[in-house]
Amino acid sequence: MKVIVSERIAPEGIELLKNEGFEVNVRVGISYEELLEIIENYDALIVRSATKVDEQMIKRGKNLKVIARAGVGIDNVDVEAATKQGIIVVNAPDGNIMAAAELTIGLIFSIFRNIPQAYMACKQGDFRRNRFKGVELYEKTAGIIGFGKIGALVAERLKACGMRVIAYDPYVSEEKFRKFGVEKVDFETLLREADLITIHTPKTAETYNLISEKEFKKMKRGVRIVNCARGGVINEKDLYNAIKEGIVAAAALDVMEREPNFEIEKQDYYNPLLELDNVVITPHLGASTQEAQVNIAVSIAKEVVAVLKGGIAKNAVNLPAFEKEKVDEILPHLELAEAIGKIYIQAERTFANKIEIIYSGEIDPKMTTWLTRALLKAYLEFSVQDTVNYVNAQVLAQEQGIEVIESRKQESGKFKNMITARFTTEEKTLELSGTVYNNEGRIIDFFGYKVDFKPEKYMLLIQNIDKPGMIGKIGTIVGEYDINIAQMQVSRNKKGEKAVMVCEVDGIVPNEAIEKLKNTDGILRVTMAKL
Ligand SMILES: NC(=O)c1ccc[n+]([C@@H]2O[C@H](COP(=O)([O-])OP(=O)(O)OC[C@H]3O[C@@H](n4cnc5c(N)ncnc54)[C@H](O)[C@@H]3O)[C@@H](O)[C@H]2O)c1
Ligand SMILES: O=C(O)[C@H](O)COP(=O)(O)O
Repeated sequence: MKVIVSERIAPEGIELLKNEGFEVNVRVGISYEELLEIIENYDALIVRSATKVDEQMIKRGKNLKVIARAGVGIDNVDVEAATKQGIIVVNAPDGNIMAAAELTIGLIFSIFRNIPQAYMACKQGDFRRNRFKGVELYEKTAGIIGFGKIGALVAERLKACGMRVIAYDPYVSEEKFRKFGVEKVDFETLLREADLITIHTPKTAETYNLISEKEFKKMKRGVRIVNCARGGVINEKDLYNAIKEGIVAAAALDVMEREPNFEIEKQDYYNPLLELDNVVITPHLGASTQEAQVNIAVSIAKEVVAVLKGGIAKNAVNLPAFEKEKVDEILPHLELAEAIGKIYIQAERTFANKIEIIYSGEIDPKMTTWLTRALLKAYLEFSVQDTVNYVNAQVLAQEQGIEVIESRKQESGKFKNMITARFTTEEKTLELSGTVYNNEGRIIDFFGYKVDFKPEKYMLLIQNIDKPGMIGKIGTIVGEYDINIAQMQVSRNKKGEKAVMVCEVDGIVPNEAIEKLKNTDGILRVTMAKL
């Protein structure tokens, strides 16, 4: 079996693979085109964040069994295309969290005390210190956006510096905030009160451009900002303007929306932020410590060995490691369970402290543990994306303070099989059910409304008053934004009361259209769900 490694990983990982008898070809800096030419010769591909593993690459990788991301973020890998081709995608979700947290702290000190700028001046023989007077962290307020693994490590460290630490993360339990002694605040409060804002969310449809002009306008004058998570969460043009206007006193960015890959060749790269003296930029260094790189290389090599030798990959992000025949049998159920998790979290966007999953009728009892994991993975993926997989989904749910209860029932009414999930939040309990027939998953109970639809990639979920003209209004508004409604499912429990519409649309309905829909007479709630 042959493994190709397209980016620099620690030698410990390469050795481990060789010792297992694999032929390992290390090709740091290989171009996209060349990799495309030779990928069909390999069983495994190991990458970091700079290699684009798109649909074309995957299709050409006819013999690939595993794509391994030596790090956390899998945004450079087309996981959907890999799943379709039965290729397992693995990553190393924990190996670099301390490295990223420590770099964040380093960047915070850099921009509070102007350390990089002062160093550069001294190198040029200029030892005047007046220009570099800084500010202290002590007794200031730090606002953490994304209170996950790295966010929590950063919080602990900032508290040790005597800071008041507040955080915004709607997907984390109150218990976690209490445990770390961090105040849970809403987004607006964080923007208003923080002297330091540090980002630790993944890049998702929801976090893309989370900090833009509107948010900068709400911040304290003189705020300092750090992004050691993912480029694109901060709108760079708006950050530039906010610095020029004096709203932001300084910023530090380890990640940017477009990052040059200097492993391939020295590239022309321009970013206006590089011109500003109060912006400190590092070349995506978060994971670059000796310890993190060894952790990651060893963990990823073990995963590759597991997949190629038919064992269980602990960090598979797409498919559990089943034999091919079993995958075909379980896939529609897995997809249905995932759809239920995704529909709930995108429709509600609220932390559920209890999730009960009830399996009824003809469902192989050996399958249900994987179905529960699939549902939890899909639920968690919306907020933690790269770090949840089939194996850790249950543990992560537990860590987040979610009580998970799985049960079985014999009878399943008129359906052969049924999966029901009951989500309980501080305020209410909501239910979704689905069934598989003809190898296809269908939702049959949508938050208490009887429906029958196949979960599709893009769905507009609407709750409205049951009165004439609603369907037309929705079609018109969505049509104004050039979005086609492919199918629509309408359901009500009682004439003239509340009703729901589930529309399959051809693409993501823009936020502006969603706002218009929300402001339309008779419409109560609107959400866009992407499966
Ligand atoms: N710079 C680097 O080299 C480097 C290294 C490691 C990780 N990272 C990145 O750091 C980020 C955090 O990693 P992690 O391991 O802590 O991930 P994590 O999954 O443990 O935590 C992410 C947190 O973000 C929260 N979140 C999601 N959407 C949110 C929203 N709209 N608003 C507020 N919070 C939201 C989630 O609930 C979760 O708690 C990721 O983007 C990861 O890719 C960067
Ligand atoms: O997602 C990650 O693990 C980090 O962003 C690090 O990426 P890298 O492996 O390219 O350094």
